[in-house]
Amino acid sequence: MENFDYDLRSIQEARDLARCGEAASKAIAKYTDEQIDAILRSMAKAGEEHALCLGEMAAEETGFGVAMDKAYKNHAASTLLYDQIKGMKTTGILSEDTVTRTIEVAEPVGLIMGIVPSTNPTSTVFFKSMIAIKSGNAIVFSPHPSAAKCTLKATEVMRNAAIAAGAPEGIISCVTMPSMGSTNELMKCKEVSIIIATGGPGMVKAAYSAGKPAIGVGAGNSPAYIEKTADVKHAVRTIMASKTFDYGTICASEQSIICEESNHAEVVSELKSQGGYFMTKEETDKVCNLLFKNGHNMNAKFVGRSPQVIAAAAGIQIPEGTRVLIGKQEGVGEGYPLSYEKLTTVLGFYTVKDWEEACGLSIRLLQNGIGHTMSIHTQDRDKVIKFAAKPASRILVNTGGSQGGTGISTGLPIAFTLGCGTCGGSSVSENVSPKHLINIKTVAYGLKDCSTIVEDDNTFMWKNGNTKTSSSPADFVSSFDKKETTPAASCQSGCDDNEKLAALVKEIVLAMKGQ
Ligand SMILES: CC(=O)SCCNC(=O)CCNC(=O)[C@H](O)C(C)(C)COP(=O)(O)OP(=O)(O)OC[C@H]1O[C@@H](n2cnc3c(N)ncnc32)[C@H](O)[C@@H]1OP(=O)(O)O
Repeated sequence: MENFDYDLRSIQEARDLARCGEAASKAIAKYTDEQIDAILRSMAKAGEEHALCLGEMAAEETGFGVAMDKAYKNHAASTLLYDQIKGMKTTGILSEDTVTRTIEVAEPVGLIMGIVPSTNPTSTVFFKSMIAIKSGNAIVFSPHPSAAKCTLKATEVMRNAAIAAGAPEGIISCVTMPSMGSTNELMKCKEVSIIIATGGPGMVKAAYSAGKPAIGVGAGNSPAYIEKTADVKHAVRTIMASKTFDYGTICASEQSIICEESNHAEVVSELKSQGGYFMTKEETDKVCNLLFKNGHNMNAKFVGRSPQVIAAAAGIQIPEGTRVLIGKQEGVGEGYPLSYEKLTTVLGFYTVKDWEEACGLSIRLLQNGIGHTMSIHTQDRDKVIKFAAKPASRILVNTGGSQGGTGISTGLPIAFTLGCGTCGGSSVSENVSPKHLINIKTVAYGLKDCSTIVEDDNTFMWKNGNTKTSSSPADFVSSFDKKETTPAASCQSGCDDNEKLAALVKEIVLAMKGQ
């Protein structure tokens, strides 16, 4: 009875938040670029000020990761993200092409629902709030039950800063009583226009099944290939920095290393000198028994943990200063548990003869995290291009997966929701950014005069099914294509120069904003 009452109240709360969020989305859609920028600046500042305390809160509540690294993720999702998106055009006229005579006009999508994972419970709130506001939308969050407090606090930080800078009430909110009932209610309610789902596969699938547009992410299983021309020291340094960052909770982090016979000794020695511990077969088995449950599903108890915690639980001795546990693997799939995603400080390790074998192995490893991310360390551009054909949406070169995939160390958009393409079950293959949260309307002027087409013999025969004509449908289509708009016809469209065209579009934008 108590549970039933909780569920009912949580569903009611979700409905109320959706209603307020929808009203806020209508209000913010009328804001100018300057108003939006002032709100974003305020949010970025507040995010920076709370980065550390929220990082500490998230690490404590979930038991995942490293507080300082979570603080850095909060900094990336506020200050770094703001610097990257501030100049982006996301409202009003986006572009104008005087040759095709088309004009793209942005329209906010409305109210967004953000599903937040337990692995990045505060940075994801910063990230999604910032991109939602940048594109003129409102957002309502559904927190992961094991990270509800810190997600709620992160939402409050963003909301208070947004409202202080002039955003409408209800612009950023979060359910305070998480339940499957409230999450389902938000996913299905009419007020929500789109869902951005970051989290476990079950939740992402539920979002895609809600009957409305959704942007979801797939699981990762990123291999890092250290090719024979690579600078091994640098490659190992970036892999270690990535794998130890927040104890490996970022879904683009490396899950296995592939080296070649020719650089095997150097890679092993460099890994050892930088804190990698190579486990024996028995030690690897003991660790794998902890990392997975029901087959290859990650055991949340060992996600985002230090090697010391994992080793102690597995009953194995590791040298002082160990940063990552490494287990050699001979294959992929059944019987090779380290060939699956781990999201913790454990790596699989493979040695291959040459790059062709590395290609095949990368593809097999990526089947367990298809469409996500892989990395290659090499000085050979040709190999990079060959690996660009792998089934991964991000092919990172000479950089770590965590920092590279999220855009911290690469030119990719800074993001904590990484698309995996259709092969990974995602509707996007890019890093999610403000441009995914707008509808783009296209104003298109006529270029060809089709007004006389009914007089045309071909058309007449086409319409009347006259088989006596020698004209084929292809002839008809090509005769149609040849017709060009006369200057007079262009004038009739009410706009014969670019200035008039721009003025007309401005009118459309103002009309959309109700001004
Ligand atoms: C850029 C990036 O790094 S994004 C990273 C995103 N990637 C991930 O989060 C990796 C995928 N995540 C996972 O696989 C898992 O979340 C783990 C392994 C990290 C943690 O696993 P767990 O906490 O055991 O399971 P999981 O996250 O699936 O959910 C636990 C329960 O909470 C429920 N839950 C999760 N989110 C919500 C939500 N928003 N509302 C209500 N319930 C929820 C789940 O349905 C599940 O319920 P159940 O136990 O009744 O089935």
